[in-house]
This record gives sequence, C-alpha cells and structure tokens, in this order.
Amino acid sequence: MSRRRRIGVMGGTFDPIHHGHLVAASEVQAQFGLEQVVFVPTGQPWQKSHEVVSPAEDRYLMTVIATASNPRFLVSRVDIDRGGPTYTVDTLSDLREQYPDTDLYFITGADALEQIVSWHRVVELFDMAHFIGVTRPGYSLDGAHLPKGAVSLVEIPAMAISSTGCRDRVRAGLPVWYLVPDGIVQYITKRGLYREGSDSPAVEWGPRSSDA
Ligand SMILES: Nc1ncnc2c1ncn2[C@@H]1O[C@H](COP(=O)(O)OP(=O)(O)OP(=O)(O)O)[C@@H](O)[C@H]1O
Ligand SMILES: O=C(O)c1ccc[n+]([C@@H]2O[C@H](COP(=O)([O-])O)[C@@H](O)[C@H]2O)c1
Repeated sequence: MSRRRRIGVMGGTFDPIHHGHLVAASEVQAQFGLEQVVFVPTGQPWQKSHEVVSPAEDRYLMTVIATASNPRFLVSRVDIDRGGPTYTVDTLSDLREQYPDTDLYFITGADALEQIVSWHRVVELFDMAHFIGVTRPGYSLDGAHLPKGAVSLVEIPAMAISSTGCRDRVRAGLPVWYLVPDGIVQYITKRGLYREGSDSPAVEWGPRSSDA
C-alpha cells in the first residue's frame, strides 16, 4: 500500500522572508520526509493590524525569489488571492482541496505557536493538519497551552533573525546581507522597502468596514 503524500505548509507574512524561515522549512521537510513545502504569504495578517505591512505582491515576489533554488519549495497565492483577513482555517481548507489524499504539516515558530489559542476557529485546525512547532531563539513553549499530542516540537539550528530586525536594520542603514538571501537584499534595495520616508507603498491593515 502506498504512503499518503506529505506536504508542508509554511505560512508567514514574510516582510521580508529571511534565513530563519528557510532553515525552519528545510529542517521540517527533511525530518518528516515531506514531498514539498508550500510557502504561503499572508494576505492581510489580522493580528498585525497595528503594524505597517508591505504590499502583498512585494512579499509574494520576495518569497518566490528566496525559494526558487530549492526544488522542494513552492509558493502559494491562496491567502493573497482570497482577500480579507488571513485565517489559517481558510488556508488549510483551500490547500486540502488542492492536495486531496495528502497529510498537511503546518510549520510554526515557537512565538507563533505560543499565540495559537488566539487564532480564528483554533479547535478545528488540529483536525485539518499536523502542527509542527520549531524552536526559535528567545521564545519558549513552556507556557503555551496546547492540546496534548496536537503539536510535534522540532529542534532546528538556532537562527536569531526576525523580519522586524531586518526592517529595522534597513531603516538604520545597516546591512542585511547573509540574514536574507542575496536576491532579497537586491529586491529590498530596488523597491526601496523599509526606508524611512521611502516611496514604497506600504499599507496599513485596518479592519474592513464590513468587519466593524
Ligand atoms: N528565526 C526563526 N526561527 C524559527 N521560526 C521562525 C523564525 N522567524 C520566523 N519564524 C516563524 O516563521 C513563521 C512566519 O514568521 P513571520 O513571517 O511573521 O516572520 P517574523 O520574523 O516572526 O516577522 P516579524 O518580526 O515581522 O514578526 C512564524 O511561524 C514564525 O514563528
Ligand atoms: O488563523 C489565524 O487566526 C491566524 C492568526 C495569526 C497568524 N496566523 C498564521 O500564522 C502564520 C504566521 O503568521 P505571522 O503573522 O506570524 O507572520 C501565517 O500563516 C498566518 O496566517 C493565523
């Protein structure tokens, strides 16, 4: 009897994508024998509504550039094309339709996992995918209230990199070489992303009038 397909799902705002994301996806791919890992840039990350987030198309293109050299990595537009606030319950139902007879492995860092109880329709999530929590410097999972057995925890090489840190460095005129792939440095420079007073058309996600 043939084994069911196993596909990883790496969701993120990716503003910008950095080597912490790529190492997490690569480690989980190898440890769980995943056929592919699908990177899914968020449309509107509703829990970051107080933050300025770069346009989805910039985040999507950066994700495509950063993953292009790995034949096991793919990028999906489902969260961007659906529109509205991004909920993982919708991401997983779209991907389940796209990948029938497949086990999905949703990858999250320790920080995101700590917050998972606040996610939309969280109870349904654990029936839709296996959740894999990866270690992240500065975060611990000790206090996270997760359903017993719902999440597998995986130790990955420690990458003390965050998108916030990368944005702050660009704003301060510091290099982000080697924190992000080379193509992402070039993309950020070309588009003038994250620079104070730059013309880059960052957007703020306020609640839509229909959500009020
Ligand atoms: N250095 C890292 N090590 C392990 N997991 C990470 C790391 N950076 C991000 N992740 C995980 O990747 C997913 C997407 O993260 P996201 O795009 O929000 O990046 P971020 O660096 O956390 O961004 P920001 O600093 O803007 O909050 C989340 O599950 C997050 O926990
Ligand atoms: O479903 C939710 O309510 C929800 C709330 C916060 C984050 N998420 C998902 O978690 C992933 C990482 O998100 P972020 O904001 O840390 O980049 C991404 O796939 C998000 O869509 C999902």
